[in-house]
Amino acid sequence: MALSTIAMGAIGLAIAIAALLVNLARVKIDPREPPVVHPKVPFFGHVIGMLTGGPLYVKKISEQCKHPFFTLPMLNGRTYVCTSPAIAVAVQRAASTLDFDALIAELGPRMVGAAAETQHILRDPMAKQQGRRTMVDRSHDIINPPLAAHKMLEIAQKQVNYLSNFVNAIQDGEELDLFVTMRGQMAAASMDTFYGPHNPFAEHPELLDKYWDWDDGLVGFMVNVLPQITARRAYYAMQACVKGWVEYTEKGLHREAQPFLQDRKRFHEDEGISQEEHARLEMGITFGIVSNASVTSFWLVNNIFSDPELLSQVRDEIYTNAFEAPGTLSTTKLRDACPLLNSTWRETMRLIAPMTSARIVLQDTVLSDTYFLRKGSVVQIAGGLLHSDTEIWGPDAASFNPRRFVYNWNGTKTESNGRVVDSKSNAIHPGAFRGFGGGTSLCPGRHFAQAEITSLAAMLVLGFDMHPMKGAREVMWNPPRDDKRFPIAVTKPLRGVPVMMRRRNGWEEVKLELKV
Ligand code: HEM
Repeated sequence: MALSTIAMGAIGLAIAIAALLVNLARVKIDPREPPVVHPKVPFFGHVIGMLTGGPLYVKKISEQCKHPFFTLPMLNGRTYVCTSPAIAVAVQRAASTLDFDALIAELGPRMVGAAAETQHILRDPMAKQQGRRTMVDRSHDIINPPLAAHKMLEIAQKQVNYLSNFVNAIQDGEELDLFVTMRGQMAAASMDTFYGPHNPFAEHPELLDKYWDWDDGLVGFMVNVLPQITARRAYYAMQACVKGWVEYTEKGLHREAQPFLQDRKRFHEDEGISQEEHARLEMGITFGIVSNASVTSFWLVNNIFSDPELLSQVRDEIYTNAFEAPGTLSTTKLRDACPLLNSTWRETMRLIAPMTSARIVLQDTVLSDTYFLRKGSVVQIAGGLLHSDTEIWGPDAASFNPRRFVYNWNGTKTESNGRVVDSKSNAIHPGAFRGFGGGTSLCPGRHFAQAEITSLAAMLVLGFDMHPMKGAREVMWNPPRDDKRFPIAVTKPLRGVPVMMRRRNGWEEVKLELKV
């Protein structure tokens, strides 16, 4: 009896100590912070959940929490997750204290495996004190202006020329994997356009595969724990690509790149960044230029061709509205006079580009007079949750509805019967669509992306039908999405889509051109 009393006492004490430790381990939260969701495993629970479950983990938590803004304690800090368009816009507006550049300075070097010294140069911790703008901040002045809608025309023309050469060379009866081909051609075109005909991937075509190896393994690579072992494929792929970039600059081939990329190289030199480190940073920019647009092109083409009724309507729309002269399509008309094509593109992005934008809290901030956000924390705008919310998009939020953006660039909430009815009250909040981020980190390449992606799709839609490969009974459209992966970029398919390309009746000899 006495023994069991002691045992009970000991167990009780152990539980009390454990509870105390768990409590101590909990990050101290101000009551004005967004509601807290504690992890089951203190410190690491949410980190492990995010790494293993990606966006699906955050979704699960959000469903449990049922609040549009919540706090996830992680390690000895916290991440605030925002799932409401209005709060997303408030986060974007508070750019003076909720900062994107600081995050780029942290994550950019990780993404490309840059040296500590480069990281230090990018962080530029004394900049504010010394009244200087950081290097990341100044780099926007180089990259963003040439990509503005009215400035990028020449670059876009180069890109669509490359793409039309590709489409015009497709043989009747040619068999290809749609994903591999779309991704490969778009990447090759972008490299040629931005870095010139002797870019590293053109000089060493095997590097294009290496590039995708790195891109596929990026999350593990960024974790950066013995990447030679834990992210082996991505690590060695990056090494190979860096070698190619260094050779490219040593031979002076970078003089064929777009002028703003040459300026960027000089800028790096002036800031004391070595040739090899510059090569790594170019992989980061290549990621922005190549990865999202390539994968989006595949999904857009898949989504149009997999739906015969939609294919026929998009064809009619382009045929009727987008020709400037016989055989010459206008990218301006594709943008301004083809609402169904553009709606299909935006809807494609809603489903496969659930981008998470993040900000670092530079100093304690009270957002919208309500939420206290602590210095040093991270704020995430959870694109995946915003893009799949039935309260925002309507009951069919989980499915593909190509007409969702026909009336409104930001989208229209569907009625209970799934119809898209044009009315002011159905207009979707501008902060809900996250495909290109928003605020200070709004993608500067979005105009270029629209021109290249819709142009490539339009040429294929007009010129071709897609049939099953020889021996196959049907085309296996709509491959499952790799939804578990953390959304650094557009979601990839888990398998390819093999198709046989057939030139359409009456279009056998037509060579399409595009005019920007
Ligand atoms: C469908 C294609 C594209 C998608 C979905 C996309 C998406 C995005 C997103 C979400 C961001 C913001 C990142 C953040 O908030 O964390 C971003 C930034 C950026 N994008 Fe795009 N992008 C696309 C195409 C392009 C293209 C074609 C270019 C260049 C020609 C480009 C260049 C950039 C650059 C340079 C940034 C960094 C901006 C900065 O540091 O402030 N993007 N993109």
